[in-house]
Amino acid sequence: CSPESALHTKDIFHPKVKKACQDDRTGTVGLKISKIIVVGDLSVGKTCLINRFCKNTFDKNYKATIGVDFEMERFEVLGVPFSLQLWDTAGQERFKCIASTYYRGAQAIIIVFDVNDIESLDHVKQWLKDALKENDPTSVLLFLVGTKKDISSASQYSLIEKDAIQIAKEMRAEYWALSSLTGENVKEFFFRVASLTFEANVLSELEKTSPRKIGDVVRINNNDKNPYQRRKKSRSDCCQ
Ligand SMILES: Nc1nc2c(ncn2[C@@H]2O[C@H](COP(=O)(O)OP(=O)(O)OP(=O)(O)O)[C@@H](O)[C@H]2O)c(=O)[nH]1
Ligand SMILES: [Mg+2]
Repeated sequence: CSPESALHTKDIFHPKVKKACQDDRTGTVGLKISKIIVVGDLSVGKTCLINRFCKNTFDKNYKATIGVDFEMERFEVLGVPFSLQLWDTAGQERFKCIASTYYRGAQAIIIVFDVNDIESLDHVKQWLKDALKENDPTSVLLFLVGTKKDISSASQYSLIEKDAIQIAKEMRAEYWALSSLTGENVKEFFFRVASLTFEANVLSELEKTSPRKIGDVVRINNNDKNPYQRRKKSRSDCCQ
């Protein structure tokens, strides 16, 4: 994204996050995952964007997403394995009802519009409003993404870019423009999403495990050493 549309301007990870990763105390036992939902008008290019990044493919024929699709992409951030769960939702009105049931629990919302279609930009605030009904507006990260940059002339694009940056600011989203056909900016965008969600994820885990208050009860016994073993044991007890 351009500097004026970047919401987060620091170019290094939060020192607390860096230190936690170095010390191998990022908070989660097992896999670290963030859920990302992708919303926006029909045919703006949500599925193509995910397919370009996850499968490096592009289909010029439109096949509407019915309800939702799902892709998982693995990363390694600061030496820690991290996955993004990408939920590709349907833009068609008749499938919106099914799609919206998957909005809950997102750590980031990607709102997509087509840079050649001003109407799709006019609708982004409504998409955001719907997605925020199911999520915590204070903690979710927002991205506004303009697609199909390859078919926009420079002069046409600069006109819509002004509006898009303004809207992104009002929504407190970071604005990116890209092309799934050429691949321009696609990788950079998802790396950005992964970095920012990873950082937010670790920070919130650190907050949860931050110094305990006086009066908190911490019970430690030998059986608590291995949570997996404990779970296995109690399960087999239950089945006997
Ligand atoms: N030229 C160009 N065409 C694109 C680009 N991205 C998507 N398209 C085309 O736009 C059409 C719609 O793309 P999809 O990714 O299926 O759109 P969608 O947003 O997933 O649509 P719904 O699933 O109905 O919500 C297809 O014909 C794509 O080939 C792009 O970056 N450049
Ligand atoms: Mg789709």
